Amino acid sequence: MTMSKLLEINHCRKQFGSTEVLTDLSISVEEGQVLSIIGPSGSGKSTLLRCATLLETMDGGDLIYLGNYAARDVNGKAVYATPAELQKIRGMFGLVFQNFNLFPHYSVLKNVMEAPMLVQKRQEKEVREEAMALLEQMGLSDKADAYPYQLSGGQQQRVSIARALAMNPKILFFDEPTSALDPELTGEILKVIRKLAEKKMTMVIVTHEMSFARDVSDWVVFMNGGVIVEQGDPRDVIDNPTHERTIQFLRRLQEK
Ligand SMILES: Nc1ncnc2c1ncn2[C@@H]1O[C@H](COP(=O)(O)OP(=O)(O)OP(=O)(O)O)[C@@H](O)[C@H]1O
Repeated sequence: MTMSKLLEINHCRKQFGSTEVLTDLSISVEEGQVLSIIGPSGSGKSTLLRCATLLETMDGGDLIYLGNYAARDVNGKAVYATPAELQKIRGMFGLVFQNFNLFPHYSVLKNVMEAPMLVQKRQEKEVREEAMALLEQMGLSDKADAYPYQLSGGQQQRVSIARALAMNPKILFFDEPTSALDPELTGEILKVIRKLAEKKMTMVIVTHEMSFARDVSDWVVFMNGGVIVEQGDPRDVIDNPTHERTIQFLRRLQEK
């Protein structure tokens, strides 16, 4: 395996009760790459992201960050690394949720500073300077002392992106980052993600925004029923899909 491979998921299986939600699913993400995951509701996109970010455990398969195994498949069962090893791996990725998940009782600045100080035990002065720089990058310098409820959804989502970046992750995951936002606020978030892509931030994005996915991604994965039906360059998968399921899905989105 080359070291430029940042994330590798091999033969991931996940069940809830007797329902298999992910079936033998494999993806890999190179450093600097943007991978978008598209597909109908219930196809398993969020579950895949939650498995990748250790919020759910896989039943089978490997989960590998930069050659470090978070889980290793042993006879068809995913065996997880020790808590200490998982802690190290958690430091390699950031996650931006659909519903922002900010701490409501903390100011914007404190939301961004909390994890670097508490988890990484870094110095307050340095963390504050970096947090302010990130807020500036997100166009939120004047909101440092505001509370989440005083912000628009788009501003809250930009805070949560700043919060994820404050941990200096090697890879950033987005789970439908604009689906809780009005169309006019969606654009501002997509712009921020585009800028991160220009800076070669490695990202995995679950999205229903097809034109965005087409522009920003190096690779697109179309999921249906817990499996990857089609994947490839966005110009192939989104503009010229070959699989009947992909064609139907994209047609249905256009009709909406
Ligand atoms: N905690 C859970 N317990 C039981 N079933 C679950 C759980 N989480 C997800 N599922 C089921 O797993 C399947 C995949 O769900 P998932 O949320 O991953 O799909 P999705 O592609 O992200 O959908 P959406 O686009 O609507 O968010 C669905 O059938 C869902 O009902």
